[in-house]
Amino acid sequence: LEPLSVGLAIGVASALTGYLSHPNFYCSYVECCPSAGHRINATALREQLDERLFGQHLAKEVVLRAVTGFSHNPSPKKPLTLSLHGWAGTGKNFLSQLLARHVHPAGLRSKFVHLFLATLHFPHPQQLQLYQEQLQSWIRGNVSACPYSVFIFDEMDKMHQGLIDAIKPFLDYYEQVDGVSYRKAIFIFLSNAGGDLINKAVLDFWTSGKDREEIQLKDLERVLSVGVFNNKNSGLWHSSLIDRNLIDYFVPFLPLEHKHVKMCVRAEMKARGHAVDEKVVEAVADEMTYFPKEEKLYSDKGCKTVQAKLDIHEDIAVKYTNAKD
Ligand SMILES: Nc1ncnc2c1ncn2[C@@H]1O[C@H](COP(=O)(O)OP(=O)(O)OP(=O)(O)O)[C@@H](O)[C@H]1O
Repeated sequence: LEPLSVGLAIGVASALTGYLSHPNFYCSYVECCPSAGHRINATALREQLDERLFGQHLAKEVVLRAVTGFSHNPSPKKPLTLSLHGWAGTGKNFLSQLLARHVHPAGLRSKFVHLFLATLHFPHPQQLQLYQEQLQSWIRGNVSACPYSVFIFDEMDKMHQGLIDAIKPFLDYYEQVDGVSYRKAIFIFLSNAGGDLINKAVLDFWTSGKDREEIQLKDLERVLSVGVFNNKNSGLWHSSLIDRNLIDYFVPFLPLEHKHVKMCVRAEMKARGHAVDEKVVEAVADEMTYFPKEEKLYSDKGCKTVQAKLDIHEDIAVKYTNAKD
C-alpha cells in the first residue's frame, strides 16, 4: 500500500468515527440525556397547556412558574418537587406527562422518565425494606446516568410512609449524596388527597356567585394546609417531606364542569383524526355523572371515562352507517 493511501484511509476512518460519534448524529438514533445547561422551553409548554389542559388555570400558572424558575436557574439547590392534588380524572397524570415530554420528547416511553404506581409497584407492606432498597438504587442509578431524570409517583396517598422517607434524601438540599447530585432532577407526586376540600372550595366560590377563574392559589393553599398537611388521614401529613419543606409547589386541580368534559371529548375526537360531531360531544358529556346531587356541576370522574364512552358512541355510529349501506 502507498503511504499516501494509508494516510487517506486513516483520515477518512477517523473523520467517519468522529461524525458517527458526534452527539447530533448519535442522538438522532439513540435517546440521549439532555446536555448540561438544558432548559425547558417554557413558552412551548405554555402553548401546549393553553391548548390542551382544560379548566385548570391554577395548575397551569403554578407549573409554569415552577418550571421557569427551576429551568433558568443554572445551579438549583435541590431537585424540583411538585405535589399535584385533586379529584380523579382532572388532569394530574396528563399534565405530568406533558411536562415530562418537554424534558424528554419520548415522554413516558423515555428511559429517563419513570412512573411509579403505589399499588402496582409497592403492593406488599411486608416487603417495605426490599422496596426501599430497590427504589433508592433505581433513583441513584438513573440520576447518575442522566441528571435530568423525571420521576412521577402516582397514588402518593397510598404510598407507605417508609417509602416516602426513603426518597427524602434525594429531595433535600444536599450538593451530592454518595457522589451523585440530584439537583437537576424533577420529582412529581400525584394524589387525590385534598381533592374533596378543593371541590368544596370551588363549589363555595360558585355558590357565592364568583367566577371559577377568580379562585387564587392562596384561597386553596389555606384549605389544603388545614385539610391535607395537618390531617392525620390525608396520607401526606406524617411525611418528612412536608416537615422539611421538601415540596416546592403544591398544585391544585379543580373539579371539571360539563363544558370542560365537552372540551375533552372534542380533543379526543381530533386526536383520533375524526371530525368533531357536536351531537356526539353533547351525548358523551351528558352520560357522565355530576355532583353535588342537586346542582350537578362537576364531573365525578373528570374526563377519565371520556375515551371509553366515545368508543361506544363511535362504535354505534359505525354499525348504524354499515346497516344503512
Ligand atoms: N383538565 C384536563 N384537560 C384536558 N384533558 C384532561 C383533563 N383532565 C383529564 N383529561 C383527560 O382525561 C384523561 C385522564 O386524566 P388523568 O389521568 O390526567 O387524571 P388524573 O387526575 O391523573 O386522575 P387520577 O387521580 O384518577 O389518577 C387524560 O389522559 C386526558 O385525556
